[in-house]
Amino acid sequence: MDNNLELRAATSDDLRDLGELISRAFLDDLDDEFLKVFELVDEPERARVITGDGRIVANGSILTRDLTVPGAVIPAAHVTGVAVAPTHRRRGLLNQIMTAIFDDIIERGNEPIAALWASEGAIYGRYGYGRASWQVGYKIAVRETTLPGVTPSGRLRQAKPADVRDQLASVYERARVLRPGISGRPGHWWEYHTADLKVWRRGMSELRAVLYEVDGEAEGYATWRVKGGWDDTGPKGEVAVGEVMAETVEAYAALWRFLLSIDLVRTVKYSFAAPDEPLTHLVTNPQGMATWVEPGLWIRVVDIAAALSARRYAAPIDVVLDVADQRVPANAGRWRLTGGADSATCEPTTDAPDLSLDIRELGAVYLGGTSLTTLADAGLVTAHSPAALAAASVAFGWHKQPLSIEVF
Ligand SMILES: CC(=O)SCCNC(=O)CCNC(=O)[C@H](O)C(C)(C)COP(=O)(O)OP(=O)(O)OC[C@H]1O[C@@H](n2cnc3c(N)ncnc32)[C@H](O)[C@@H]1OP(=O)(O)O
Repeated sequence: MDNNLELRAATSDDLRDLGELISRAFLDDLDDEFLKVFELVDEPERARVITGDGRIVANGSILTRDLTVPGAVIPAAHVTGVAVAPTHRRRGLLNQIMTAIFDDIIERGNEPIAALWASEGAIYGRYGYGRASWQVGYKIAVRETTLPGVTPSGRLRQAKPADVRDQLASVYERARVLRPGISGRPGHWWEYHTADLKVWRRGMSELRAVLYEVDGEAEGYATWRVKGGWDDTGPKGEVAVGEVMAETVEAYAALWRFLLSIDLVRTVKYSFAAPDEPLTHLVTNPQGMATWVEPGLWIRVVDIAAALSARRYAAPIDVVLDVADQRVPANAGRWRLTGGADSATCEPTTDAPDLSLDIRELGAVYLGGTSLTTLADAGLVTAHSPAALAAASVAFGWHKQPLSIEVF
C-alpha cells in the first residue's frame, strides 16, 4: 500500500502518464496518434490527479465548454477522464477526485452545472448527478423501410470532414442552440472531431461527410463510416452514422434519405438519436428500425440559484423546492423558483415547500427530458401539493427532448 499519495492539479508534463492511466482504465492501449489529438483539447490545469510513487494513480478532468439547456446556452463543467489505477481501487480515490473537482468548479464560480457521461450508471448518483438525457440507438434495415419525399431544392456534396471543418462548425453552432443537451465545440474541438484516427475506425472506412447546400451555403451535414461485405444473398454493407445536424426540415430529410439509400448497404446504425427524433415519423415503416435506449448525459446542479435562473421554463412556474445536497451544502435548503418563457429567478425562502427532493433529481429534470412526476412516482420527489407537482412538471419540460450526440 502507498502511504505517499498526493493530490494536485495536472501539468502538461503529465500528458503521457495521464493518457496511459485513462486508456488502461478503459481496457485499451495508449495510441500515440490519439495522444496528439487529446493534447489539442486537454486542459491540464483543470485535471486533478493523485500520484503515488511518482506515478499518476487517479484522475478526473474538466473540459471548459458550454451546453444548450432549455432556452439558453450556459457554461457547464464537462467532467471526463475519470480513472483510478486497478491497483488503487475501492479505497476512496474517486471520492477525493470528485471533491477536488467540485472545489475547482465552485472556486471558478461561473459554471452552474456539471455534465458527464457515466461508464457505469451506478457510480455518479452518490455525487448528486442525475440522469438527464437518453441516448436512442437505431439499427435500420434499409430494405424494410424507406424515406419517400420530394426532390429537395438544395444539393448534396460529399467531402472529407477535415476539408469542410468550417462549414460543419457553422451548421453545428446554429443548429445546436435549438435543442438542449448539445455541447459547444470551442478552440480545437473541431480538429479533434474531424481527426479521423485509425484507432477510431474499428474496422470501418475513413470518416465521410455529406453537406446539404442551398445556394452554396451549408444548411445541414451528416458524417458516417461504411463497411462493405457480401453473403450468400448478395451485398450486406453497413453504414455507421456519426452525426446528423440540420437547420431546416428539407436538409434533415435530404440527409437521411441519402444515408438510407446508399447502394450495397443493408443496415444503417445510428447511436445518438433523441427520444423525439423526427426520423421515426418520416420513414415508411418504423418497424424496420430496431430501437434501443440508454442513459445519456448526467447533470449535476452545482449552484442552484444560478442554474435554475439560467434556464427557461415551458410554462409559468412559482414553486418552493426543499433541496437536500450532501456534497455542496450551499445548495441545501428551501428555494423559491419563479419564472417562465423569458426569465426566471431562484432565491432562498422560508416559505413552506411544495416539493422536496435531492439535488440529484434536480439534475435529472434540468434539461427537460425527465419529468418531476415520473420521479415522484418513483418515490424520489415528495410532493406536498399535487397541483404544484403537476404545474412544475409541465414547466420543467421542454418542447424538444435533450439530445446528447457526443460522448466526451
Ligand atoms: C465521467 C467519466 O469519466 S466516467 C469513467 C469512470 N471510469 C471508469 O469506469 C474506468 C474504470 N474504473 C475506475 O477507474 C474506477 O473503478 C472508478 C473511477 C470507477 C472508481 O474508483 P475508486 O477509487 O475505486 O472509487 P472509490 O473507492 O472512491 O469509491 C467511491 C464510491 O463509488 C463506488 N464505486 C466505485 N466504483 C464503482 C462502480 N464501478 N460501480 C458502482 N459503484 C462504484 C464505491 O463503492 C464507493 O461507494 P461509497 O462511497 O458509497 O462507499
